[in-house]
Amino acid sequence: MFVLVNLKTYPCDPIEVAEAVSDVDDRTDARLAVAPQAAHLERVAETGVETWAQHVDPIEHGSNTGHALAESVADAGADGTLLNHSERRLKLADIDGAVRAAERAGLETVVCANNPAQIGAAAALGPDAVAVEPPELIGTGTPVSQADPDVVEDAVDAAAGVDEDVSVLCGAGISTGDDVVAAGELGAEGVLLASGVAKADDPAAALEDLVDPL
Ligand SMILES: O=C(CO)COP(=O)(O)O
Repeated sequence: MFVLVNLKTYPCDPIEVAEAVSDVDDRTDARLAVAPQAAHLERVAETGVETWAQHVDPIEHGSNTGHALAESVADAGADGTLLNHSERRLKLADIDGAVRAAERAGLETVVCANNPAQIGAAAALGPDAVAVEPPELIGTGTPVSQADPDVVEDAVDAAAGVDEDVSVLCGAGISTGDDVVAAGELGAEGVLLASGVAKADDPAAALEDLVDPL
């Protein structure tokens, strides 16, 4: 399973979380990665942990101000990028352009979507993976795998119906190892989570619990 920890703009110490992820990564078969804010990418990548951006823009080098250029994100040490997160929605044409920009820069891509229909559309753009995250469950601590298992299974079917090579993650409310196992049983190949680690009093212990049954 792939466990991708999105730090959003939570007031956690990104280096402390990155070091905890790196430490736990040495002791699990699961694949772990952290997605810090753009300003923290370089320092997080320097810890050696697999590092993801939260967003890149559908642009090239040139006259763009206040944007995230995929090449610069890769230069900062990122291995991949989230796109179209529920808190950073893009128009369809811009998701397509951002996937192409990320590919150009050698970044792996996960395109997020609200529901199975959007997952099918996202998969058609040819990212490496898609992530279904019902917005109403984000940050609630109620895991999507329990509250809405159908949405995960339907997302897996929707992606497979478009492109068997696009893997599916799920997210929203995931905070325990049991939640990760349940996601896997529904067909997801990974989870995308945030508050369960970024807002935990002890992020290292929260991570240990997440990967314990894997
Ligand atoms: O938005 C999410 C991950 O990108 C999910 O957030 P929570 O894990 O806090 O529900």
